[in-house]
Amino acid sequence: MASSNLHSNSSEQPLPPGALAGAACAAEAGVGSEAEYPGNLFVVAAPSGAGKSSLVKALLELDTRVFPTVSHTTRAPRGQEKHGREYFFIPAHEFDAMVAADAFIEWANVHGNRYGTAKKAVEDRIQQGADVVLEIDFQGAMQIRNVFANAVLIFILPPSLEELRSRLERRGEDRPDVIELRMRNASVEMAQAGSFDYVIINDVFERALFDLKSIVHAQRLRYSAQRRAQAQVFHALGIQA
Ligand SMILES: Nc1ncnc2c1ncn2[C@@H]1O[C@H](COP(=O)(O)OP(=O)(O)OP(=O)(O)O)[C@@H](O)[C@H]1O
Ligand SMILES: Nc1nc2c(ncn2[C@@H]2O[C@H](COP(=O)(O)O)[C@@H](O)[C@H]2O)c(=O)[nH]1
Repeated sequence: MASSNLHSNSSEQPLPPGALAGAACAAEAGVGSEAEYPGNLFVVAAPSGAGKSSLVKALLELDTRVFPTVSHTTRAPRGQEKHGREYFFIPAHEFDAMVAADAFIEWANVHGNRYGTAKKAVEDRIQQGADVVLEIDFQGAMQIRNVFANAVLIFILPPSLEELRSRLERRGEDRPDVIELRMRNASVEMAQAGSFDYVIINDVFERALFDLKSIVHAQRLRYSAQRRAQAQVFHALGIQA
């Protein structure tokens, strides 16, 4: 388990133009085939402030069959954030050790800090057939796709850049220079939306939440999922395949 030593968040950095290509790819290690993981893996990405944490939190309150994961990060905690709840806040050397031990399914540099999803946070649950949601950046989402071809990639867009900025300001968690950086990075991130399966525009919150719930529900109605969940019905109806 990660220690609670905190790494100070000295300077956040812009995403380099080739951030995706340059991202370390834990996916190269490979963590198993789709057939071994009957649960659904939902990946939610968005520029900072678009509202992905708020939407995922609301989804989890409504749907107890979806499980979140807690990522590791070298970022310092914000005001009320707690180690082990929002993130495992770990120093850089511990993050390095986890990378060296191949402990991440994916990890990336985001806004000058490193963030990663531990393999153990995902694999056991999906193996047991549970649904898991990851709230990660687009670089991580692309790595996940390399490992889990059937992962469902969802991108959240804000209704406008002005609203994005105003949400970051209203949230009141980040310094003005950090907000500027996140706004600059937002364009790079939003340019990746075309690589995702679904796009939700988070304008009216309840509408966006309905969209997110619909995607989760539709995934559970896919033939392969129904075939597994309703095996007896299929058998009784004489459907073999
Ligand atoms: N539809 C919405 N309308 C108005 N405000 C919203 C909406 N959705 C989220 N917000 C607010 O916008 C702010 C940013 O939301 P949130 O923290 O969920 O974003 P995020 O995408 O998870 O950001 P980060 O990547 O930095 O964690 C919060 O104050 C949240 O309450
Ligand atoms: N690739 C990953 N990105 C992650 C992970 N956990 C969070 N994130 C993303 O980082 C930014 C910034 O988050 P913040 O909490 O500092 O505002 C945001 O886009 C997150 O989605 C992860 O495990 N891997």
